[in-house]
Amino acid sequence: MTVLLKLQHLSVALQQKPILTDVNLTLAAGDILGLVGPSGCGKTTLLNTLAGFVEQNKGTITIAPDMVITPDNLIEPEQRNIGMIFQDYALFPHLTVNKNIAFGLKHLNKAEQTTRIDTLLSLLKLTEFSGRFPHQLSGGQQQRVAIARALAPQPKLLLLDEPFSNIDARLRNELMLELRSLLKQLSITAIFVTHNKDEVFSFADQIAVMHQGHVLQSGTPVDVFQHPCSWQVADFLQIGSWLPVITINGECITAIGNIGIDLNSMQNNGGSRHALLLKPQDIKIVPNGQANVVIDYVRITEHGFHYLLSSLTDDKRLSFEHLSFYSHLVFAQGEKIAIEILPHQYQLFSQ
Ligand SMILES: Nc1ncnc2c1ncn2[C@@H]1O[C@H](COP(=O)(O)OP(=O)(O)OP(=O)(O)O)[C@@H](O)[C@H]1O
Repeated sequence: MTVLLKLQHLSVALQQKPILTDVNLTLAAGDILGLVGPSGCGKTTLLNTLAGFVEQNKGTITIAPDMVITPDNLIEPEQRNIGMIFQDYALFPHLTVNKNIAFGLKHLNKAEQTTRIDTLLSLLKLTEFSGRFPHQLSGGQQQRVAIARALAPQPKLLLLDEPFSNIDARLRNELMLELRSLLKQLSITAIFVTHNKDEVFSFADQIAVMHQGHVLQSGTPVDVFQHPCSWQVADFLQIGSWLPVITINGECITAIGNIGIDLNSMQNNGGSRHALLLKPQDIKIVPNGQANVVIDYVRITEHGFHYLLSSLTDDKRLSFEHLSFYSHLVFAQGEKIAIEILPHQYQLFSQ
């Protein structure tokens, strides 16, 4: 693996307030990193720090082969060879599509500019719009122009701040897949910020989950999905539902039965409440069993009926709601049923 970007102990404070603390990340050349986390956790600040719009207070940014950026050696944004696509596209309204794309190509001669622009127009299916102004384009077309403009100077690293947030869901999926194959075709390394967990699972080779200025976990989407390191990560990515657990005499008790868990396997965050992460496939209906949940919500999906269940227990320590479950059996809202937890690789977290 060739490393393109390495962040070591990167910290940023704005107006004396720590915004990023000890961020460590490594990104291989050609990989796409999805940066996710709750609002205000520092995702945009991290992109702005990489691009050089915000100064780092501590730590090192290394961009292959030999650019080392430290607080004592800050490098101007235009010398970093990093492209950025903003949420609002930030196109120049008075310039045509052609001229918007040509903006970062002043160092090339006219013939080279034309070749590069024509290639991008064709790759992004914009050729017929080259003479139009931004206000004469749809949102999706404007987004494509923003992508073409950012790619034109052939940046080493492309940063995308919620690139699809202003686009309707259907077009967003199409654009996302198109952009992914374009980045792969051009072997461009990219980091994109999103709030959307589906987007990150389908677009990214690597993901990093942030919380309050820290990176809580990074890895491949599959690794993080299968082995979230804390309840914040699992909760933010909505990897499953939470089932409260109490332990009495070494036994783990829940509102839908007891479970045999080795407590040493628990991810301990020092919290006092414990919860089991349950995926829909970890739950089974018990025909004619003693009802222990009630159906709160029913939705028809391509995977069968999607139910949200809440507990029937009076014990507040064990009660839950919104337990997600899929079945081909038909139940009505308000109906009480019996379920049990199937043996699986239990993931118990403290909150
Ligand atoms: N120029 C600034 N001066 C002081 N504080 C700032 C500045 N810019 C951002 N912040 C603060 O830094 C924190 C992180 O902001 P940032 O925009 O990086 O978060 P984010 O994760 O991108 O949020 P969102 O998902 O809502 O866009 C927030 O608490 C924000 O108020």
